[in-house]
Amino acid sequence: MKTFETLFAELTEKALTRPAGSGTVAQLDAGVHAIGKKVVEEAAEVWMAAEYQSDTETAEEISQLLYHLQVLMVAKGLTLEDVYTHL
Ligand SMILES: N=c1c2ncn([C@@H]3O[C@H](COP(=O)(O)OP(=O)(O)OP(=O)(O)O)[C@@H](O)[C@H]3O)c2ncn1[C@@H]1O[C@H](COP(=O)(O)O)[C@@H](O)[C@H]1O
Repeated sequence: MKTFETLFAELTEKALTRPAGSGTVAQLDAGVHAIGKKVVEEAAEVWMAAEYQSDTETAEEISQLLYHLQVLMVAKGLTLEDVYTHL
């Protein structure tokens, strides 16, 4: 099963190799402003799912929020350690 760490390694690799068809590469090319909007959108979807949808749907929205947060981290050049140090 994919974990936060393995997904981050995958996204970091995608940013370096820039494979055709990668949504992550497209997001990175769109820039921090666009990625930030996705983070806010996904956060709102997590909130709505938690209040009105199933646990499965909420978990799926949370996974999408985590993905977009990771894309933002890659865009900013932040490492897992940069974040973990504040946990
Ligand atoms: N985990 C994810 C992931 N979670 C969410 N998303 C993206 O986030 C979007 C969120 O969907 P929404 O429900 O908000 O739908 P939407 O608003 O219609 O989406 P958009 O039109 O804004 O793209 C999805 O369409 C995906 O584009 C993800 N995209 C990729 N991954 C994983 O990231 C890795 C790299 O992916 P690629 O860069 O695409 O190869 C792979 O392991 C993927 O499984």
